[in-house]
Amino acid sequence: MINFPNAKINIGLNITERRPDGYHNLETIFYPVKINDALEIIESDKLSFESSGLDIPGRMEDNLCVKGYYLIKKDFDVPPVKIHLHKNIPIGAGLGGGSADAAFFIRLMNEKFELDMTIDQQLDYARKLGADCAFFIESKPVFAFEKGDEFESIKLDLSSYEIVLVMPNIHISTSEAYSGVKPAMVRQSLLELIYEPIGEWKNFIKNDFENNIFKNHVEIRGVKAALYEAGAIYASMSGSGASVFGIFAKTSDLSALEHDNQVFYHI
Ligand SMILES: C[C@@](CO)(OP(=O)(O)O)[C@H](O)COP(=O)(O)OP(=O)(O)OC[C@H]1O[C@@H](n2ccc(N)nc2=O)[C@H](O)[C@@H]1O
Ligand SMILES: Nc1ncnc2c1ncn2[C@@H]1O[C@H](COP(=O)(O)OP(=O)(O)O)[C@@H](O)[C@H]1O
Repeated sequence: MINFPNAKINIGLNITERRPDGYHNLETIFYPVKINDALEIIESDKLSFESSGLDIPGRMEDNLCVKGYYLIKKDFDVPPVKIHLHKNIPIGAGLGGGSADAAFFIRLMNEKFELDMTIDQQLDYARKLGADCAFFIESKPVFAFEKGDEFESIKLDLSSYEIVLVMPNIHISTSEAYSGVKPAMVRQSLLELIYEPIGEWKNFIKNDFENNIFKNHVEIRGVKAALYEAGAIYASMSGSGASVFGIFAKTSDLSALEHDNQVFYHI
């Protein structure tokens, strides 16, 4: 059985406070986008993991799909599986690719072995694997809060716009990104701001990781500036970076951007 874990972008990201457990409380909008991995499981006589496509750093035991298998195995009598992941979502990009694989692995096991897990149960397993894994259980636009693993549904449909994503050749670790941020409370929640006209977003929707990351990697700041120069209505780094997205009118001429020497997606 096979499914196709999708990436996300963050529209706005406010890091509001440091928590006693070392994590941070935040608020963000998660928006699913069409860059996908392919994940397959086949019942087998022993657990195995192999991947193709982009190289995934770390050992097999550290892969979030394998961690997901052991988590489920504790509670359900499931047989070993052969896992194949075709990796296409850029890694360390702020696109949540590893988290998406973990959540889609839970979904796949639930379906394949008819485990009858409720959505709440799947969310609980996902939360144990990483803060933004839970989003990918349903993968629909949400306002996320606390560690980024509690949600409120929102109505947000950007399908009438052209969204482009630029991936500079830089990978940023999530914990490195958090270590450079000074948390601050916000005056107005993103849950309200997201309903303002999109043409206004650039005036008040921000990503708190940008300041510090832009200081250390000026080329990422340059990508965001280039997206605005090309006519973006809104542009931002996604999550902890390094990818940057721009939202454009469908009729925009993006040829200047496509000539840049960077990986470029229409999402
Ligand atoms: C920053 C965000 C924004 O959506 O995503 P990415 O941009 O990396 O995709 C998320 O908060 C990333 O979530 P995720 O990648 O699942 O984080 P985890 O694996 O649980 O944690 C990695 C490390 O990030 C830090 N961390 C993560 C989430 C959070 N709310 N506070 C934190 O301080 C902790 O240092 C933790 O050890
Ligand atoms: N299935 C997976 N795909 C990608 N990375 C994974 C996976 N499982 C574990 N990882 C680990 O997670 C790290 C960051 O993953 P990723 O989700 O791409 O980051 P980000 O959310 O910042 O884009 C990788 O460096 C890798 O070591």
